Amino acid sequence: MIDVDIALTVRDGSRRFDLAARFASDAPFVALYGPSGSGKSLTLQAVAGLLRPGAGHIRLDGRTLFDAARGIDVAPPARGIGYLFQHYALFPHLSVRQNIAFGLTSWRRRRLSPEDGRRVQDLIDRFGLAAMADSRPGVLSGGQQQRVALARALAREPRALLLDEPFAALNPMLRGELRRELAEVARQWGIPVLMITHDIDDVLELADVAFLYQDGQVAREVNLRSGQSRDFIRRALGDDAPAETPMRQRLRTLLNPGSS
Ligand SMILES: Nc1ncnc2c1ncn2[C@@H]1O[C@H](COP(=O)(O)OP(=O)(O)OP(=O)(O)O)[C@@H](O)[C@H]1O
Repeated sequence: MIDVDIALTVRDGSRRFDLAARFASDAPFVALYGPSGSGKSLTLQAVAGLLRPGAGHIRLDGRTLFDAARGIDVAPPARGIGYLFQHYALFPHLSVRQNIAFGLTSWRRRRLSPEDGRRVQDLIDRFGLAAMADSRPGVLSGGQQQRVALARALAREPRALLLDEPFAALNPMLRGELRRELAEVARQWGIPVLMITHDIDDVLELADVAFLYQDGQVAREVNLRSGQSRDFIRRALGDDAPAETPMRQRLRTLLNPGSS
């Protein structure tokens, strides 16, 4: 379903970063996991068409979106990709309904077609947003904002969904619940999902396959459906911190009462 093999260089003054990322998977939910600055966001931007690689190809769902050698570079709106931005990027001056409908209108066609209007209403209902459809995003909780952003990303019926750190903006208490919601949405929609994250719990809870990023390259592929234990997968992904068991937590509190 997804096949990425790209090389690109970005420069900022005297600093340069070389990305040479290569991975392929037909799993429904793919995670790119790795430390900050390892090149995950650059990869996601290249897949969305917001950044042009110097070489390589990007194929999704049997379609070539980019191929440097063949001169193919499909424009972002024609890629059929829904993008959930890290901080959701909702328009503060528009209502929930207008935010969801945003990608369906244009300067030329400002009014929604009756069919698009029905689709927006369907998304509002499915995401439990009916009571706040006329509210502005600023008065919504983090979880509600995430649902609006997801509904907006899905409104154009994309062929794939890209998620950029989908839970980073949320209170940790909410993350578990929203991971379950997101897993359900991905399953219902039946489209491939590519998520970037540096939170290992996102990978453990959601992904079928994870690619470990290091210094602009994919260092390893880890299959999360192989029946291995969570500790094994954590280690495979380079997360060597021991899992927090209730016994460890009690010991830590006893030995260091100031810590939480
Ligand atoms: N537009 C840009 N111009 C110059 N350098 C950039 C640009 N975008 C990213 N970089 C640099 O490229 C490197 C990789 O950035 P990237 O955002 O892909 O990392 P990341 O793995 O997504 O990190 P994080 O998890 O913190 O978002 C970083 O060193 C970053 O400073």
